[in-house]
Amino acid sequence: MHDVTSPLTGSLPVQTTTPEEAAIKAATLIESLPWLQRFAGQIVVVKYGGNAMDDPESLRTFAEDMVYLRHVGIKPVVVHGGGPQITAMLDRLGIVSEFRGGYRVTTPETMEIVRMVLTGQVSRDIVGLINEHGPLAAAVSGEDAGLFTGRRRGALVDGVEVDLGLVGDVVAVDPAGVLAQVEAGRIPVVSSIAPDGDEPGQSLNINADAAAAALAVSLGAAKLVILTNVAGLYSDWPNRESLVSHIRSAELAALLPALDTGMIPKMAACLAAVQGGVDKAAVIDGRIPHSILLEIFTGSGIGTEVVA
Ligand SMILES: NC(=[NH2+])NCCC[C@H](N)C(=O)O
Repeated sequence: MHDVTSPLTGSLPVQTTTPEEAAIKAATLIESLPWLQRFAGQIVVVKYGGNAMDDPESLRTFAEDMVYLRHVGIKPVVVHGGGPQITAMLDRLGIVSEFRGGYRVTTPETMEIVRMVLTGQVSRDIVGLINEHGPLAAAVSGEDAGLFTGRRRGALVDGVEVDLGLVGDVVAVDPAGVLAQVEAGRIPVVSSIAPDGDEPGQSLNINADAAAAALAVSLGAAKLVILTNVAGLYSDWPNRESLVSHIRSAELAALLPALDTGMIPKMAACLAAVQGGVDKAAVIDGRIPHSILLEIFTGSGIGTEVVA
């Protein structure tokens, strides 16, 4: 029973939350309870894309989200690519790339830049922003401690295999080094490059979506989340009116060949993760601030989720 004329009034901050706002906030917070329970102590692998991270502000909110996950007892592992950053550096250095069937050919000279940008720039930026919140993140290259083993692979262009140079797939994962970081309470930030298993001393540029899926499988992750610059999978592409919320792996497998080409690697990675034993995989819009929190801590999530 406070008297409005009490001498305290006016000198203290006033509570401005309305009952309506309070109800919405309370509902949002309590909606997270089953997901906090489900994912506590579990590994969640998050693929952060080159396109989603063009904007420095989105990189900052992404870093906050990783710190958030870690502080609620989830064990996040970040895997990143860096296509746009690599292109920007090649341009800056005046290195002209050859394209075959729309894909850049990775020459030894380009591979030097790929490795430099991924491990020396993109990875450092993510680690730095996370570590503004405490000594949490540690960079790991796919070349460190035998994490990834790659094998060269060309691309199919109109049914013909074309050679793209030093580009490949992950064919083996040794998660011991990453697990040690996770168990030490750290957030590993993994660069998507791999030593070529067939040619000692050679590194390969590998697809970060596929690498994240392979890592999620080998870590026994509870969920793989791929952040990208689309909202998810549309059932009516290119109209984009019906965003699929939830799809089973068998349905996705049947749909996959008909998808928009940009979406195929993302959805194929989700499928590979789920088929490899990861419970859930999702593609979400990295441009929406804190989309990963919305995906993990709300019932309907925000993007497209794939389950077995
Ligand atoms: N896109 C969706 N339908 N997501 C549902 C997410 C459910 C829950 N928050 C989870 O991460 O498992």
